[in-house]
Amino acid sequence: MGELLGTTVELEVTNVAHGGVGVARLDGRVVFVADAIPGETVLARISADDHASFWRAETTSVIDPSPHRRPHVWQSAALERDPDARAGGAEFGHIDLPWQRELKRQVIVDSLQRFAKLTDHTALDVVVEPVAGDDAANGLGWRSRVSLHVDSDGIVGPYAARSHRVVAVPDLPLATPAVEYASPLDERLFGAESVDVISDGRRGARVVVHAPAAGERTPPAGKPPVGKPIVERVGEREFRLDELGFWQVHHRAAATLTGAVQRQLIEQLFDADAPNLDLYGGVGLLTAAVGDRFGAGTRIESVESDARATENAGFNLRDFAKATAVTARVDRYLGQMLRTMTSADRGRFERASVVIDPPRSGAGKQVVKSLLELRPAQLVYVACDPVAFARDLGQLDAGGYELRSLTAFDLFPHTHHVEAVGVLTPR
Ligand SMILES: C[S@@+](CC[C@H](N)C(=O)[O-])C[C@H]1O[C@@H](n2cnc3c(N)ncnc32)[C@H](O)[C@@H]1O
Repeated sequence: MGELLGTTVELEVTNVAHGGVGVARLDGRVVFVADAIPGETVLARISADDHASFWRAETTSVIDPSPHRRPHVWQSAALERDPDARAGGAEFGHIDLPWQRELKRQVIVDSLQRFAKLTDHTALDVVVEPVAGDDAANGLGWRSRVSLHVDSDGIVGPYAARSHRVVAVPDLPLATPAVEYASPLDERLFGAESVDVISDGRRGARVVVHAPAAGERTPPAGKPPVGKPIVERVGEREFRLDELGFWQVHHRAAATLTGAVQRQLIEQLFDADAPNLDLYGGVGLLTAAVGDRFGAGTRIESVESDARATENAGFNLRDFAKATAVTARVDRYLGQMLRTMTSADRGRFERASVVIDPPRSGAGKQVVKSLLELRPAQLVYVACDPVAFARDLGQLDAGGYELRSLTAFDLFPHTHHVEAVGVLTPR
């Protein structure tokens, strides 16, 4: 190992892998190739050859291009740049939008087959739907929040792909116009570490500079930084959130997921008086989606580990008399429930609907185990990582839950990310 690092090799790219890289083989070994498209033959520079089972490479030129190849939507990430200087965060920007969605579909299906062991299932016919307006905008102008980094020379920009090296860029085409305009790309921020640029509803964008060296305290591990409140609107409803707290990134994602959850919840299985849950509830977006679908008297609790988000959820859910928000880690919350519930509580919980929208790592074994013990009537799983979702799904399937429907949305055009919403019920 080490002898091929930096050398250029010819590769035939046959497939796409989770993470948005192409898959090729070199002397029988898997090589993950950035900036290529399945079906292409490319010249690529080996960038990592220290792993026993796979290597990595970066495309430097294309010998036989895919019919889906397009000029990159972001010059700062284009093939014409040296791989080390290509901006990260737009790894599908050289592929036409419908084909990006086809590749995302393939990754979802592959994950479901490999990790959830689904075969012969209607979920394997899933399509990845565009968000309304994205095709007309060529998939640009959707990012409502951007995290930039600052190097020791004060240069502000994104990291280069797969690195922690700051790249100077003149523009941010995936960002909304307000976020792009507010981003301090041509400033030197000496002493700063990073910059968050956040859309502020209809009032433009905010810039939050993180500069621990200048006296700003880095929050202790596990404690999210505290910011000022902003207001986001979804349909007729307003949500207050902390500027540094979680909110869906695509400017139409909150509305898209609200609609998906509302449509996919199975009405016949929904009991508005049952102890319904919105796990990983953030500021109450999906709790409100459920309440708006089934009525202001719907009983539902949002469970969220960030205390500031829970505080905002309490405020955002004030129209719903029986909606509550608690600060807790989901694993601990469910564990405590299982320890303290009576057999009558168990019976009631079996009528409950649970929305679950975990971070990229997924819900994980312990949370899924608790859900299997609790046996809710239906689970609506909102997934931002197909592999983590498929792992959780495999455990749920083995525990007696069946995937009833699956939809997917391209909430992150020109990146490899994709969102899926699945409904499960006991078999
Ligand atoms: C993908 S976001 C979803 C938030 C919300 N459903 C929405 O759509 O706005 C995941 C949320 O889970 C929270 N979170 C992360 N780990 C958690 C845990 N172990 N227990 C509870 N909440 C957690 C994060 O703070 C974040 O708000």
